Amino acid sequence: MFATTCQILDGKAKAKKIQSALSDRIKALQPAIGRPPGLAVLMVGDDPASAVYVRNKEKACEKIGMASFGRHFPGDTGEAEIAAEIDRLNRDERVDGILIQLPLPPHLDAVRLLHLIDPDKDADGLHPVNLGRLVRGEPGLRSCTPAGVMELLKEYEISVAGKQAVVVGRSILVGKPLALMLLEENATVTIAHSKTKDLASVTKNADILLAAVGKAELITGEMVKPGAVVVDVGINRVGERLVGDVHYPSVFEVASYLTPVPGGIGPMTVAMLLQNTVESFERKR
Ligand SMILES: NC(=O)C1=CN([C@@H]2O[C@H](COP(=O)(O)OP(=O)(O)OC[C@H]3O[C@@H](n4cnc5c(N)ncnc54)[C@H](OP(=O)(O)O)[C@@H]3O)[C@@H](O)[C@H]2O)C=CC1
Ligand SMILES: Nc1nc(=O)c2c([nH]1)NC[C@@H]1CN(c3ccc(C(=O)N[C@@H](CCC(=O)O)C(=O)O)cc3)C=[N+]21
Repeated sequence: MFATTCQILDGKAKAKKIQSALSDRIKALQPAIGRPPGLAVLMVGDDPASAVYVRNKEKACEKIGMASFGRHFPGDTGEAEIAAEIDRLNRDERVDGILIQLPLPPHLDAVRLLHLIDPDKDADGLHPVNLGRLVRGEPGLRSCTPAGVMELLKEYEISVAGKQAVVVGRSILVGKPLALMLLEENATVTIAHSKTKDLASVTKNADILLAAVGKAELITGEMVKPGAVVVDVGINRVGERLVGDVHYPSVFEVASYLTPVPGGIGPMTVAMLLQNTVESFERKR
């Protein structure tokens, strides 16, 4: 039988290490460039997961010596106004990274707006040019959450090569780029989604199970193969609590590794966003 102790993948600790290395890189480069790296965040309306993200990004920027430019628009702002702001930020020399918080209110076309971001300032890696680079395996700005997942697995020396990886969720923000990054590292990848029949029979096959669904505690212990590595990307607000897409107590009993919420992929996402922005800044030298 399988050893039953489950190890926690501590995203918070790894993110701290990354941020302290970034802080050193900024200190070394700032004199040559004459300003700190700058990150601009556009938020429209009030998605709760986005609010958590925005708050943590601002704190982290301040901590490592990065400038942050927050733009919070009311939920009914028209597309032309957002487009004009993106255009301004593209031309603003103090800005190295631009991020549009998703999801956007339904009257806005996220794809059209993402197309407007300068691909070299696309800190979120969601511009079609950067997604295309990912598909082709070329270097480019990579989506922060999937990059954070891969980085955390690496930290714990968890190799995905040859393993069965099951990604639950197929969004452009998380599921699809995550599946591509796992494939790049030679995992055998399955993507499940809302039309998948008998989800448990699919997840049971996973050596590495990654949940990016947005449904609180959807993945329970019975859906997990004993000894599997389980990565919980979900950030759901239930009352005052943040919970993931994984039912932590039951999965903890069967998994070999598990990411907590909070303290798992959330902080890694913030760290990768800062890293992408610092790399754009460094390229200006
Ligand atoms: N930790 C972090 O840093 C981040 C966390 N998040 C969180 O991750 C979660 C997912 O985010 P995101 O990808 O943007 O969400 P989306 O809503 O864009 O996508 C959700 C995906 O899950 C699928 N899905 C929905 N219900 C089920 C179900 N019952 N069974 C199987 N699949 C299902 C959907 O399928 P279909 O395509 O068929 O509709 C869709 O592909 C959210 O909780 C979000 O807050 C997001 C980004 C970063
Ligand atoms: N274009 C875009 N890119 C995103 O990456 C994106 C987005 N839109 N929209 C919203 C989701 C959500 N998201 C989070 C990132 C970090 C935490 C985070 O820092 N979480 C802490 C929370 C700690 C706390 O404050 O309680 C943790 O999990 O430990 C949360 C949520 C990024 N998203």
